[in-house]
Amino acid sequence: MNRREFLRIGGMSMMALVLGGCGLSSLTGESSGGQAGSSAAAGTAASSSSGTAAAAGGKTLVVYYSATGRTERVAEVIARERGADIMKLVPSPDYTEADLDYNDASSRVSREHDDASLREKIQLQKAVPDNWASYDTVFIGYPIWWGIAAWPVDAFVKANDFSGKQVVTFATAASSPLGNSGKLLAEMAGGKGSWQDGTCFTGSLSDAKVTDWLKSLKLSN
Ligand SMILES: Cc1cc2nc3c(=O)[nH]c(=O)nc-3n(C[C@H](O)[C@H](O)[C@H](O)COP(=O)(O)O)c2cc1C
Repeated sequence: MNRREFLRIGGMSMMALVLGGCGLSSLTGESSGGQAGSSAAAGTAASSSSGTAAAAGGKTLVVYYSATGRTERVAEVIARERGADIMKLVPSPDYTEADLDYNDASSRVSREHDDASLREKIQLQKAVPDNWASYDTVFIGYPIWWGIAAWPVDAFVKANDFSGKQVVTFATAASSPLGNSGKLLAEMAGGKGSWQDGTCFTGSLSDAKVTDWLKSLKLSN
């Protein structure tokens, strides 16, 4: 989906609706609004102390990028339910509100959308998780930007070797589906790892939506 198409289908108004009050407010224990990022220190995998625990044998890491907090909230539910570690991806430099303004053709996201070479230059404060080898399941979450994964996630995927890991992608968006976003990331991983598309959460969300989706996954652990 290109920028014009996204704007044309009313992505803006849908986002206002989603972010304006019927979004993830029912997810427990979460504050609303603001930049992503209270629970997991920048780029640091933090252990989740509660939850229903990962199935025997498997250690799970939930890695996510979130510009405005929605994907973060989903990631936190996944980590809690799986007893997983969680790591937030933080671009360096991080995006300001002005940077994220896709209505402004000269904003950072608009320029990066129009010129793929700019996306390749994006760096993360930390791209390689601590104890990467210890994880056999990795959830990767991101907002959909113009129909694909928000590009800060690319740098994480390119920086790590997914050999032997099962990978599940998930996203949040105003209205778009997961689309090809997961497949494109799997390609960036050089065909390493066993990737499966998860889902894209749109509209009103709840803990139950996330936990029901988790139950529907066919995971090896
Ligand atoms: C630059 C940009 C592009 C976006 N493109 C889309 C899109 O193509 N389709 C869509 O449904 N939502 C789009 N959105 C909305 C976000 O995907 C949505 O608000 C998401 O839930 C935000 O997640 P976050 O709070 O974790 O950043 C876009 C948002 C931004 C900032």
